[in-house]
Amino acid sequence: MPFSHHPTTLTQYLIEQRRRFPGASGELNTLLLDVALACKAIARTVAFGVLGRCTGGTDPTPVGGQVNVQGEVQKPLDVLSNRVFLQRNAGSGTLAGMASEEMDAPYAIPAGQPRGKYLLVFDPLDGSSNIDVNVSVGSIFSVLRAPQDLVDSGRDATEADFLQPGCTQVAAGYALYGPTTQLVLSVGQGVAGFTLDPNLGEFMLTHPDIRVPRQTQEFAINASNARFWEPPVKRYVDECLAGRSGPRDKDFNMRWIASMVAEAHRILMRGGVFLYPRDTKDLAKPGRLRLLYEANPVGFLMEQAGGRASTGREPMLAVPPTQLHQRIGLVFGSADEVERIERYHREPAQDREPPVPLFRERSLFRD
Ligand SMILES: O=P(O)(O)OC[C@H]1O[C@](O)(COP(=O)(O)O)[C@@H](O)[C@@H]1O
Ligand SMILES: [Mg+2]
Ligand SMILES: [Mg+2]
Repeated sequence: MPFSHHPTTLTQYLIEQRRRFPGASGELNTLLLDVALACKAIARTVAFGVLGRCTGGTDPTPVGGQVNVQGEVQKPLDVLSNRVFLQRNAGSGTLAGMASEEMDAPYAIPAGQPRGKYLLVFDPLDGSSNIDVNVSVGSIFSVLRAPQDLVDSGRDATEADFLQPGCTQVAAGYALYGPTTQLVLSVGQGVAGFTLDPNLGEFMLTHPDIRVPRQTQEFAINASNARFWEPPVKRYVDECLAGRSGPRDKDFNMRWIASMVAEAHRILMRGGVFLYPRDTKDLAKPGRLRLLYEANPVGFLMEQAGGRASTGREPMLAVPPTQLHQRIGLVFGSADEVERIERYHREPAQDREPPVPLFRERSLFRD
């Protein structure tokens, strides 16, 4: 049980982290505390559910119903959460710009507001299809250093400023709005988890050094996409399903929450592997999840916790982004499983001996 009788607050934790960098200005801490405040506000809104009159996609509500740049209908809470992130962070003086799943183009810090040296990229509400059924959702964010010319010139941030590989992230984290609200973050010194104390309104350090076990017997994938999977993914899942009677010689369990933040949290807590791989469902979309504000922050957290994140072909954090809203195939979690999936991508399909068809004896849907 990691919880101590003298719990540290998020603020105390960040001050402690900063002590390790004597030259640090404290700007990053200010930024992270603003993000945490935004998450607390969103947690509060989420907790009110329909009573807050902003939950469903069908209710006549003042916000939502628009189609975002992803081609997805925005739920009212997507829009409200986005606004909360913008309002909380725009005036802090720590940012040179922000970008979000819910906005086509980067958000310019309003004229007259102080600007800073960081960029914030976020998915303000991840898994928003879960809102209507009262299942966990989250917010996920990534902090990048603003290019020096952006800081020096004071110009508005452009898409190009955000196109930095995940290995350059300064910090990343998420808030999970589940039975409890938790904030999990990394500033590049491991991963720490905080639980919101509803009485105090404070995030308390409850999981000081989160580590992902190398091995697991639990996987997560949307099996309804099976017919679109590439051969290495089919092989991996078939072998998991074959369990003790197949080449893995052990039984696996499967989970699917439909909120990547919630899946990442489960994996950080007890291990597992998550796949939303590149597939052939829609050739215009090389994957479902977004590189800059879903795959990269989760990849940073996994690597910082001793896990692994990959496209299946290369480490996620090495991918040079080409677009703000770029989609990508994503595999993350327990290192041994992710490495196995990478190996299957390297091995030619004909090396599979014997071939294991997905829809025969070892089918997902038949014994
Ligand atoms: O179950 P599906 O429809 O395949 O998709 C679930 C995935 O979509 C997402 O919800 C996408 O996030 P958004 O809700 O922010 O669009 C992921 O979190 C999740 O892994
Ligand atoms: Mg999302
Ligand atoms: Mg979202």
